[in-house]
Amino acid sequence: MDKKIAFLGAGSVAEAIISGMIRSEVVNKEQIIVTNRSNLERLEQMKNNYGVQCTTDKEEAFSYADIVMLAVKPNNVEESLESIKAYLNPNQLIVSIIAGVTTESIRSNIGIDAGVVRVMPNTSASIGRSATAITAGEFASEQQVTLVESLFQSIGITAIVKEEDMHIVTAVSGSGPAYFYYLVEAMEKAATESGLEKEIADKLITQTILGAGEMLKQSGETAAGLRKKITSPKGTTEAGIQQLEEKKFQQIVIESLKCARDRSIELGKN
Ligand SMILES: NC(=O)C1=CN([C@@H]2O[C@H](COP(=O)(O)OP(=O)(O)OC[C@H]3O[C@@H](n4cnc5c(N)ncnc54)[C@H](O)[C@@H]3O)[C@@H](O)[C@H]2O)C=CC1
Ligand SMILES: O=C(O)[C@@H]1CCC=N1
Repeated sequence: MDKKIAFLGAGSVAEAIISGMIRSEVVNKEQIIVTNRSNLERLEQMKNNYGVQCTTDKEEAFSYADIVMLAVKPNNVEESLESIKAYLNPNQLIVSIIAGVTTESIRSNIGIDAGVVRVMPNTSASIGRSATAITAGEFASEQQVTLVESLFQSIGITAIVKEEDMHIVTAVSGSGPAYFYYLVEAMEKAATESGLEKEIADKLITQTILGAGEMLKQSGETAAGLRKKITSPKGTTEAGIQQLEEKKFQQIVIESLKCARDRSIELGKN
């Protein structure tokens, strides 16, 4: 892809996307320019780690970009868009990774009818395993959406969704990896508190979660079906599941994801 991509924001998600895209060779490092507000040390780190261009000069970064990637926190949207809008033009494609914030809100903040495409990837982008949801704003062309799909397919799988579904998508697959990590932390505690060496526990748990994920993908069976196959009557799994049911584990997970969804709605309103 021969497009120039300028990143507004050099945080963890920008880094995951940049490292994934360079790794997949969908773009090369010379095509990427990264900016942040003022953290020169962070820009230096990005330059050293990935060979991308870095600057705090917004004009230099955004005037010549074909694709503008917005990777700032939701509460920095207004001030950061204000700092670049003078350098944007309607032919550029604006891709927003920002949770909660609508394509229309971005378009009205930049004040031009550029195509805005909103995406919700996750940090597994850095190893080419993101699950990215994509939605098109009013002025985004089909061609622009296809371009965004192919960019993000280079760092994992993509799905096109309706804009109103972006809130629940953010809870499920944007924040999702964090919930799995949280579960793994608890499994590690159970293992080490029962005397297992941490290194062995980590190795077994990581492979268990990977294997379960691959089973979900490859077996053609439902999660419930796969679970039932492991749950022998009066066996160990049943004892564990009984405790999860008593403590209303599924209800807790459902409510937690709804809290994340509602927070995304709130971030958009603010
Ligand atoms: N962390 C994650 O797993 C995911 C995050 N997101 C979204 O990505 C966005 C960024 O998240 P993180 O990378 O985690 O945040 P972060 O806090 O690590 O990075 C934010 C970046 O924005 C920069 N920034 C702030 N104000 C600026 C300004 N005025 N001009 C230029 N740069 C400015 C900061 O210097 C920093 O480099 C958020 O909107 C978040 O909702 C989306 C998917 C996954
Ligand atoms: O926690 C957040 O707000 C961002 C959005 C999805 C993942 N991290």
